[in-house]
Amino acid sequence: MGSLADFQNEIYLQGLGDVLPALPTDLTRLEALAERRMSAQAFGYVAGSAGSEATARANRAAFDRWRIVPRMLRDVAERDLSVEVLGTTMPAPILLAPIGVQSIVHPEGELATARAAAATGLTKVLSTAASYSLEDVAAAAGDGGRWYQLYWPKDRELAVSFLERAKAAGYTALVVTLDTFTLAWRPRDLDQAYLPFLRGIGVANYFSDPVFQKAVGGPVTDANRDMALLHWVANFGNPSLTWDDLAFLREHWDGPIALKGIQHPDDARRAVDAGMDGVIVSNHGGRQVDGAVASLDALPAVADAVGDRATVLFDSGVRTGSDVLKALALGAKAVLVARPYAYGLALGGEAGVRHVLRCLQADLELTMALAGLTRPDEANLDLLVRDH
Ligand SMILES: Cc1cc2nc3c(=O)[nH]c(=O)nc-3n(C[C@H](O)[C@H](O)[C@H](O)COP(=O)(O)O)c2cc1C
Ligand SMILES: O=C(O)C(=O)c1ccccc1
Repeated sequence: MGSLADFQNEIYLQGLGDVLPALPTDLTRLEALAERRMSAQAFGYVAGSAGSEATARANRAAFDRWRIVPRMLRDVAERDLSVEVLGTTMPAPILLAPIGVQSIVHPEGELATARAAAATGLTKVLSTAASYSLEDVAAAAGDGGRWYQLYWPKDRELAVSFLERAKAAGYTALVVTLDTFTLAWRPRDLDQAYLPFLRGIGVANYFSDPVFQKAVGGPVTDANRDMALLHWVANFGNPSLTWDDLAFLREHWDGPIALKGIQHPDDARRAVDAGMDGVIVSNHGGRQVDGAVASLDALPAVADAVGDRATVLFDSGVRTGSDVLKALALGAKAVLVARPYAYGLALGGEAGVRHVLRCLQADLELTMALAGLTRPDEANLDLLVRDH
């Protein structure tokens, strides 16, 4: 039976023919390499975080405070990392987090990412702010799970149109991002006066939408383009939303819904009470509230508050197999990873993303087996000690 760790043997065997991996296998090294390949604006947009970037640093530091205590002699010959999350079966507890505007990273953007995800069977979450329409991305890669991430626009009719289109294109679960109704104070972007949308990147789902087109007087052409972009800016997010509004989503989406950006256990309880199927513990990779709690530090209390009433997922700062394992042990059913695959995309397009996903899966399987685990659901607090 093939295992995710076969990638390790594949790399060593290729070495016999003097072939080395095209990209580093330590995913923390990709950022520095990508910086040399990307435009300063695109790199700043992807790598940057909010304010002093204290949250982004805290996300990484939190992983280092937890240490794995490996267990021996447990027969870990047969490993099965597959999990079912919100109705989707995946080969490992790893999803591709939604990343908008991927064409600033690579011309094939989300199409390349979708193909790479399909090659591994991992589930990808497509952003409303994608640079290709959700229909085009669905057509690029049918295999593997496909979820849709909603940026809930002010215009409710437009929100419903997005949901109907996502359903029709085969997206099975809905991720609703709550922490980004507006972009935070992001000095790297501000210093370069760079916002992709104003340059027409990341608006494909809007410009192709019949409800959006109706609002701007027809299909977007050179004649109404500036107006369409202003309409986008005015509509992108809705700061007035409250918990009561979730009933509207529940009414218009009959599949599973997960709320992304949850950090407080009381918010997690409210999500469950509102009939949500999952929460994603996330601080948006440190890109929204500077000086916020590390996402990993918020995870245990949220997992505790939710219990088995809903699914708890995690993101922000995942870079290695041991990071994934720590998040599982602290209560996540699966994790989402973002920047590492964006750097893979920058460095090698579809193949670069595939490399990142294979490395992370193999690293996770090997780390789990060597720590004495054969299945993701065996990870719990017994596996960890607090370092400092
Ligand atoms: C360039 C970039 C674009 C992003 N776009 C979106 C998006 O469109 N929707 C969303 O919900 N999250 C978005 N995120 C946040 C990620 O989904 C994720 O929560 C976060 O980046 C995870 O942290 P990590 O980058 O440390 O893995 C974006 C992140 C980056 C870096
Ligand atoms: O940059 C981001 O973090 C993000 O979430 C976003 C928001 C709007 C459009 C594209 C990406």
